[in-house]
Amino acid sequence: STGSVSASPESYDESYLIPVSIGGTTFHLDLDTGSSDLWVFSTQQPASQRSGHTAYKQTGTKKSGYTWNISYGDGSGAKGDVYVDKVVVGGVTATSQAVEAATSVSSSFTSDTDNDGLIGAAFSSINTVSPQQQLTFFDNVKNSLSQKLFAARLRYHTAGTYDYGYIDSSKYSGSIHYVPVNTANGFWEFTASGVSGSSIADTGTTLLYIPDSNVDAYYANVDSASYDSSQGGYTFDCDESLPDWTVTIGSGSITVPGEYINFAPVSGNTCFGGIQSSDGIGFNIFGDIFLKATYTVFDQTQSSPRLGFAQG
Ligand SMILES: O=C(CCCl)NNC1=[NH+]CCN1
Repeated sequence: STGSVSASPESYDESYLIPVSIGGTTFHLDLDTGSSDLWVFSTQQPASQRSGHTAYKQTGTKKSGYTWNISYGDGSGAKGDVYVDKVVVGGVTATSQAVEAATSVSSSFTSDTDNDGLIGAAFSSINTVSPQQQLTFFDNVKNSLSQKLFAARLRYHTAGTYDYGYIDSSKYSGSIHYVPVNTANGFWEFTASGVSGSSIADTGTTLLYIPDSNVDAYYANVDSASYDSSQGGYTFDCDESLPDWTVTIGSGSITVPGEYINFAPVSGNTCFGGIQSSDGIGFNIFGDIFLKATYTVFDQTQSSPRLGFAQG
């Protein structure tokens, strides 16, 4: 089988949401290659916590005694219990998917009423369900796909797609360049030339986080840029035209247009940069600011997983 689903940006491309059918109800979830839990808002939460969200009303079978509790890199988190239900994404069906129903979520999820939860697409080794880890949607369906892969085409300020089971050559230029993936930490982790340390491809992270030295070198070419500790990153005048940022990954190079690196206004005519420091995280995060310049293939067709990057 193959399928494709729209990925619609929230304001300023803060995240990209896909429609997911769970037990016959449609939820709008953040497809997150940086985590491995599929969780949704549920009627088990206080009404005030789930106001404005589509909430799961246990259509599936409860997995008694199973719980989950997740924390994300941005400090947000959620927890709850577990059901098994039918999940459909872009026409691709998992008949018995672990659906993690929230009993509590952190404030940033409650306040984002466009988002009804997350569908994790990192490796199942970091799924948080206890006492028995559960499989991601991709792991549950990959054997049924024409090719064991999915591909992300996120776009700047407009809807993109996630393709399942096939590569759509109309969505990129040039060729796809593949690099090996280290799965030891459960992420789609790879090495990028000219960017020290390990990097992860993470659709669930908004910005592009790279080492201080690379960040400083980039903003040295932006006249009005400075590090603003009160904002927690580099800011600049919103009217400045920004340089492109190019990186070599394997035998290919990807260019992020400067326009994409103006993330959002933070106050008045001051804007927050899409490139920020990864110092202190432990690895670099190639989030949406980068991914929206690419067609990225999350590929398990070989004996070892690999990532493919092409210019979008
Ligand atoms: O948590 C991370 C970073 C992994 Cl190192 N990405 N995924 C995500 N989902 C919601 C916020 N961030």
